[in-house]
Amino acid sequence: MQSSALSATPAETIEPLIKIQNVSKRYHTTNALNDINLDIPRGSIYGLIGPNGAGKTTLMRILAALLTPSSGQVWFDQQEVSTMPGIIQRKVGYMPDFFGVYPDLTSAEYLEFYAGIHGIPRQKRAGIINDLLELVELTSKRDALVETLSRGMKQRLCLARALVHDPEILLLDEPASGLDPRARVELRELVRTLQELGKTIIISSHILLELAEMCSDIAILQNGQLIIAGNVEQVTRQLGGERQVEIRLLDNTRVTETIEYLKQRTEVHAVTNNEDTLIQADIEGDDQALHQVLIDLITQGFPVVSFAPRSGGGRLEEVFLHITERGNQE
Ligand SMILES: Nc1ncnc2c1ncn2[C@@H]1O[C@H](COP(=O)(O)OP(=O)(O)OP(=O)(O)O)[C@@H](O)[C@H]1O
Repeated sequence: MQSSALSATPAETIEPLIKIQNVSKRYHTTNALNDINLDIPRGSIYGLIGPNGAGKTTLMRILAALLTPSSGQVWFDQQEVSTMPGIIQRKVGYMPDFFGVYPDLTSAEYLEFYAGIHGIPRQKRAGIINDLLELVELTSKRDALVETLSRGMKQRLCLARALVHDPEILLLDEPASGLDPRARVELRELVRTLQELGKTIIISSHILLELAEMCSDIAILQNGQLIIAGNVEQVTRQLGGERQVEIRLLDNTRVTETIEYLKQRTEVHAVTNNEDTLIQADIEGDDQALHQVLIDLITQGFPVVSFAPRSGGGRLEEVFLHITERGNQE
């Protein structure tokens, strides 16, 4: 059967690098996290998305072993975190959502300080620092005082600091906040480079569009609850709603007729035709609904050449706003 064939695919049999199991965190009277279950695949860029107070930083700090959960467990490589004290700090590089104050340090001294904290031998530090400054494109600022750097430069230096001990996993808490569009693009490129270097990256934001394009997987959190998680495509599909589909016809002889047909269907909205043989339609529903529209178009004899649902951040952003607005009204 198809389902057993699917479950035999390698992607489904690979153990996640990080397994978050029934994790809850309570601060006095606040439930910051409520029974969270997440699998983070090795090599993924995993986005944690949620509005202010959703629990993103709390989850990041638990993953960095800076906080212990009130209940539940975190597993790294099938080993439970509390059974390996000290090891997590070596595996994980954490970039917090605030930048400490280090008034009299240059960029190189700042990294040297953190290399020392991580116990990197003195003779190895200069080489590592040079490589990191090059990676984050701050070589020209190695002798500049940290406080004189721009916000984007400080973020990149902070990222270099999280990388100083060459961790396998990077936790980046709101790394794009306060950056201008150009600095965001640079950050995105840097994150991709780090993924190519084999890192697993967990990155948080309250702005989904910041993440949707660069993440392979996302989890949406709100008020300490996990709303949905999975790879970006799966999440978009599971949430249903409207999806934009581009329908290309063989020639322009039946374009008007096809548009009229689509407009009559209750699940099809906003049918437009900006190009000769290309029709765009917003179709409500899941994959099954899309499939049915395609079957019916073909059965009716419309000359469909391609039928392509568009993926991407725009649609996901809509869903995210819808979910979080709904939650706030509850
Ligand atoms: N040390 C603390 N003591 C008490 N409550 C806390 C503490 N840290 C966080 N909280 C509460 O836990 C909840 C989750 O906070 P958290 O910082 O994890 O959310 P977040 O998603 O990172 O938010 P933001 O986007 O605003 O940074 C919030 O209600 C917050 O007020």
